[in-house]
Amino acid sequence: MEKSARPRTALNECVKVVVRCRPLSQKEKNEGYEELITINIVDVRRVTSPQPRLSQTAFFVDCRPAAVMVMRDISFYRNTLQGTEVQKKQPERTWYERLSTRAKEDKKLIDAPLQVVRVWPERGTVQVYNPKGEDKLFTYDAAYDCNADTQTIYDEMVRPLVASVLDGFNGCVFAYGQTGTGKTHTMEGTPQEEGIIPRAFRHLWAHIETSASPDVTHLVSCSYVELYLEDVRDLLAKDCKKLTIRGQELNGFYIPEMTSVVCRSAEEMVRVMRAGSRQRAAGRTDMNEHSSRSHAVFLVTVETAHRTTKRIRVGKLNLVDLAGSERQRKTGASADRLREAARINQALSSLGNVISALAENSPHVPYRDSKLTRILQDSLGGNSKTIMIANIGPAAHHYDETVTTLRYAHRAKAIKNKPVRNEDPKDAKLREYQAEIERLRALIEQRKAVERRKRPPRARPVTALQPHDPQEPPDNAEEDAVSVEHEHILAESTAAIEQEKSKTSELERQILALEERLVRGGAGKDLLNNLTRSQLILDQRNLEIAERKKREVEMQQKIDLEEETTAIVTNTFATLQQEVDHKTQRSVALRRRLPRDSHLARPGTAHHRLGTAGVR
Ligand SMILES: Nc1ncnc2c1ncn2[C@@H]1O[C@H](COP(=O)(O)OP(=O)(O)OP(=O)(O)O)[C@@H](O)[C@H]1O
Repeated sequence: MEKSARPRTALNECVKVVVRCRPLSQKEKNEGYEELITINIVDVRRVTSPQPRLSQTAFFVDCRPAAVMVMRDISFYRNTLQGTEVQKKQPERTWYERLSTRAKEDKKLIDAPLQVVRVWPERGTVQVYNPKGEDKLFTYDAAYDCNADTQTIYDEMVRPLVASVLDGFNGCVFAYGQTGTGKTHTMEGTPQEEGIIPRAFRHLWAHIETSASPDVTHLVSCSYVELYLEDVRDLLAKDCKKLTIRGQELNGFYIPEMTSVVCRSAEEMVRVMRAGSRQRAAGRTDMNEHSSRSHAVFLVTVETAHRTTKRIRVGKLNLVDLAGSERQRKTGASADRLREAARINQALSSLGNVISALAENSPHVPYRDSKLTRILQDSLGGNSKTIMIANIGPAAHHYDETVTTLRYAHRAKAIKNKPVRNEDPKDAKLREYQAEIERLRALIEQRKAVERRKRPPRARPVTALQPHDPQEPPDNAEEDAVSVEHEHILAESTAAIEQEKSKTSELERQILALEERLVRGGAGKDLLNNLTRSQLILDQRNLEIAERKKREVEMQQKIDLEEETTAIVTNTFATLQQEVDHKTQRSVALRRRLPRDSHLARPGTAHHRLGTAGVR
């Protein structure tokens, strides 16, 4: 298990940024984008087209073996070219080849031997072909190509963050990117591949169930809200009621009426997540069959109490699936979708401004510009360990959006957070529960004492057992009167005792209900079956592999940086050397032009200085 002896206060910690490039979708393949990342591009030429507008802007790439690709807005070229150059029903490749022939006729060669989007996982680098100039290179904490699965991303990046949350830190994972690039796929997952959110649940519970000490008590609760059209909605409430953010607390954002569900297993949390996701606003667009129309935040709170130290640690994990930025032209949006898109883009633009302000160390960070940035305030520049997952697609059609996402992601790397372990916060629910349990126990004790006091006096010896002659006048009438009174008292006190007993058992039920919410460490230890044990061993191995890989990427980045620095120094040196050589040559030439015996050119003389001044 991941135990930590880290200090309470972590040093400034930068936001970790990860890029994930999804594979081409079937739709993109059908539209002919496939080759954009799979074939080897050798050069780029300018096309001369019958359409003047096209001949000015169209760059395309001559590829081996024969295909040619237009790098910029592919649909625009296709639409334009299909009508003019080739017959409509000819296969895609034909017009590529036609262009290729034209390109070969063109003598102007623009040197750009690159692919469109290329991910270098071993370097954490993403390379994007730039049709207008030099290709763009972005380096991140990690970069994943279309072959990477969510398990790898979880093990390499998210697992350590969730371990920190279990240790009392705040953590945030948020997916950012253009619509249809795989944010929900990465965060929630699909029936075929579990996403980061359910993986975090399993990780969390594996830790709780196997944590060694039964002296440790845990309380896990979750909430799920979405930001739809600038309204915060409770996805766990029946009617998705609107909520108000009541200002920023020290310990993350604060929404007082938000539903909080206490969970006792990973499965329960997955059920809660699914129920909430069903309520989330979604719709169809041309870019995504099932597009999220809201920003969603799943908040997990893990409270841990230690019986011996009497300390409570509270870790909060925000799992955020943002809605994607989108262009109206590409999404083919209806009126409703447009209204949603406008709000989505507005909130994302505020997020972009916050990222820029933080990256530039600006004195004012515009958190209050949108509810999204208020919710993410703590995760960006605050008390949290944060991972940003920037999702991109490989198709050239989305070149501009891809570069924008990569730029923001790159900027986010500069954001520094100050994570502090949350120890004994005032609002810990676990403390409230423990205090309530103590109070109820004390009440039960009091009631038991009252019960003992109310216990009826001992019954007097039963004289009624002796046969009594009804003919004889009662000689002990006074005694009988006392007995009736005694029975009456007895009945009354029995009723009172029953009442007390039912109140006591009600209190005991309340205690049980409260205790049921709490989970003791090691509770599931004996129940661990072989499968779970093997899973834990596998998780541990994956973690070790992930750490090794991370070290290798860091090492490679360091080598790249050193090589880059060496190259810059060498280039600068070569340029300086060239300058010196040039100046020397000019100086020699100048000297040659002077009369050989002229004393004016002797070094150190005023004439010499005058003579060389022009050389400088
Ligand atoms: N890494 C991946 N591997 C395979 N398929 C993927 C991957 N990423 C995304 N997809 C597929 O791409 C489609 C769009 O993904 P998803 O809905 O997650 O995008 P999104 O970024 O959440 O979009 P939006 O912002 O519109 O909600 C889905 O069909 C999804 O299964």
